Amino acid sequence: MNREKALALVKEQITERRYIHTLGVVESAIELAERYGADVKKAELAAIFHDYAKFRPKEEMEQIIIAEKMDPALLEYNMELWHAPVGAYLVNKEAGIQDAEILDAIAYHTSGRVGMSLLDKVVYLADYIEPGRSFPGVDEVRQTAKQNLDHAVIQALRNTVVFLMKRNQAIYPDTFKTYNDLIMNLKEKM
Ligand SMILES: Nc1ncnc2c1ncn2[C@@H]1O[C@H](COP(=O)(O)OP(=O)(O)O)[C@@H](O)[C@H]1O
Repeated sequence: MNREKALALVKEQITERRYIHTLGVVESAIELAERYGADVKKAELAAIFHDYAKFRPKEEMEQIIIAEKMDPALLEYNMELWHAPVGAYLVNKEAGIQDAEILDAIAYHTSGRVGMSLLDKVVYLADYIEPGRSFPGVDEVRQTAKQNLDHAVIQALRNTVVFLMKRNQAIYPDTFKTYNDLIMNLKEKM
């Protein structure tokens, strides 16, 4: 699918503000893909579609998580997590995207996963550092993203966990597992 068609499909699904965020993620994902040798076209499409399900009703997302036998633990944690796996499902069903690497990058863009692919990391990080983001620590991650992809993903994961902990929120364990996986497999010291 070309960029224009994909953007038109996404625009119908999300708010103007979220669409501007999406364009930022696309820009960052292309830059990261070029820098780290990921498939630029796949990174672009995954970024365009990453928030496709962001505004779906809670009940619809719940029903899809159950019917499609996604991780039932998702239902016990922050519903902000749901749009990622549900988005991958809907992008396949409604937009006809069949590429498993693109669908995985969408599915894991919020939680991460053990064994993140290069494309998963590019989209995860692009969502975190896109130019519209302004949360504390983002500039440090932007700098790291110019040097080492894994180090930057680890920083973003850590910031997210700390952010949630400071707000007394429960943390979906896959994010911890992702952090451990990347830390234990680091080739260069941070
Ligand atoms: N492991 C986790 N456990 C619980 N909530 C999480 C976890 N990871 C992310 N979140 C929540 O999901 C929210 C949305 O994340 P994300 O999809 O990356 O951002 P956005 O939707 O703004 O692009 C985060 O702000 C955070 O509150």
